[in-house]
Amino acid sequence: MNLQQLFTMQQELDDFIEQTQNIQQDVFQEKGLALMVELAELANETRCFKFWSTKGPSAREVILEEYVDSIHFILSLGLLKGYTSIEKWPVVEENRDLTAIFLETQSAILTFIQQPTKERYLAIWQCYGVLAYNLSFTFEDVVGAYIEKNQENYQRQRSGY
Ligand SMILES: O=c1ccn([C@H]2C[C@H](O)[C@@H](COP(=O)(O)OP(=O)(O)OP(=O)(O)O)O2)c(=O)[nH]1
Repeated sequence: MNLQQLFTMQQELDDFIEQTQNIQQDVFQEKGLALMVELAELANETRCFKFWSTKGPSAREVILEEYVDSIHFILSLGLLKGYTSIEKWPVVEENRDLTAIFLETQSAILTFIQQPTKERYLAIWQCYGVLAYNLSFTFEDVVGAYIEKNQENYQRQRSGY
């Protein structure tokens, strides 16, 4: 499995959702906001910024599922803009403070929504590469969880979710 295959799976899921929900309008802004929300949900599960609490992070699989919700929307945004010629998963082996990466990623997403250039799109992937490394997720982990959630998304649509 490579990134190109993930783009293909995402295109099929997006088409299915658009047909099921009868979507006619441009949903770029909605998907952009969805990505920002998913990023916040991911940060929330890591609890990295909760200096006021001694409770630890959620289980690894919970964090991974939140992570791949973001991956769905990143792929989807790339498909909307035609930025799909990315060959390699961004392996960024940089030890960083999670809170700092989350803030940087949030800024990268917002910057892209405001002016969706390919350079800005690639900057989001870079941020998610740094996030994956610091959350100890390999590309194989991400692909496995992506496939699982992709299938669940079909189920949810079929069950009238
Ligand atoms: O055009 C779309 C719209 C949605 N999704 C996927 C991405 C993500 O995996 C899921 C939406 O996130 P989630 O499962 O958190 O949905 P929710 O409606 O926020 O769920 P909940 O009410 O359980 O929080 O749907 C797509 O792939 N393409």
